[in-house]
Amino acid sequence: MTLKLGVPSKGRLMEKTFEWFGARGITLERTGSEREYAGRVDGIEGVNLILLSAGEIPRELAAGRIHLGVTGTDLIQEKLALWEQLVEPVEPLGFGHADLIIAVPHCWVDVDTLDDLDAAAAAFRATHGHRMRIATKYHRLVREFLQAHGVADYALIDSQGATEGTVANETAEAIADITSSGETLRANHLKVISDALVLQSQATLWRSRTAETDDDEAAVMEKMLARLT
Ligand SMILES: Nc1ncnc2c1ncn2[C@@H]1O[C@H](COP(=O)(O)OP(=O)(O)OP(=O)(O)O)[C@@H](O)[C@H]1O
Ligand SMILES: O=P(O)(O)OC[C@H]1O[C@H](OP(=O)(O)OP(=O)(O)O)[C@H](O)[C@@H]1O
Repeated sequence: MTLKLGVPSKGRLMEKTFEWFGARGITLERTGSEREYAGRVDGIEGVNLILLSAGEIPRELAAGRIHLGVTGTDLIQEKLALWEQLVEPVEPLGFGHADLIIAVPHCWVDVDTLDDLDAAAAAFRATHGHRMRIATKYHRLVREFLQAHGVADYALIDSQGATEGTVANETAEAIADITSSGETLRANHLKVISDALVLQSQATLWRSRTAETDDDEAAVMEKMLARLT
């Protein structure tokens, strides 16, 4: 059988992943029409390229349906409970750097730290009769972080995209999302809580701990890792 390599199917993450492998003599490319998610690997025998949503790569690695996969640390840690038992980081790729942070409206002049946020959350509940809402797609990571830092008076609202817009749209009072240049936060009049860095993420090559590997695949894996690490 062939070794299965899962990489993001579109956008900057796909392009940079292709460049990273290319620089190590392994050419990845999309084949077929622009909309067809099929791919080819040149420069090494016995590897099958699987193009997937970055958000699905953690699950495919954990289920052992792919042997190797590229995705961000944030998505691995959010999507997989006990991720260390399911996947092993092989190599950080040096791109896709993003910080998972918590941000509040710029006009909340008294709220700069987690202690301030905790106080604001209690005051918010007393005034409005419901909990301060934090919009995010990183439910597990944010819940664990706030629990560890003693903030309890909040409700998580699910937001799978355009999260920074939820505050202006009045569906949340705060957000937890990744930021890179900070432009999206600025454009949406939000500021970062200074001590609320939940996670620093970057694109990383992961190896499944659960995927079954026959002798041929094991030999290809050894060759791949020698080239990539
Ligand atoms: N602005 C950014 N700068 C750097 N890295 C980013 C940025 N936005 C997202 N990422 C990283 O890219 C990875 C994929 O992010 P995301 O889930 O938003 O991708 P997507 O393009 O929406 O993919 P899909 O919808 O197919 O799952 C994540 O690990 C994330 O940390
Ligand atoms: O700090 P910046 O450089 O502005 O980047 C941060 C933005 O990038 C990501 O969004 P993406 O473009 O992936 O869209 P999304 O809102 O659909 O997740 C992320 O969710 C932030 O919104």
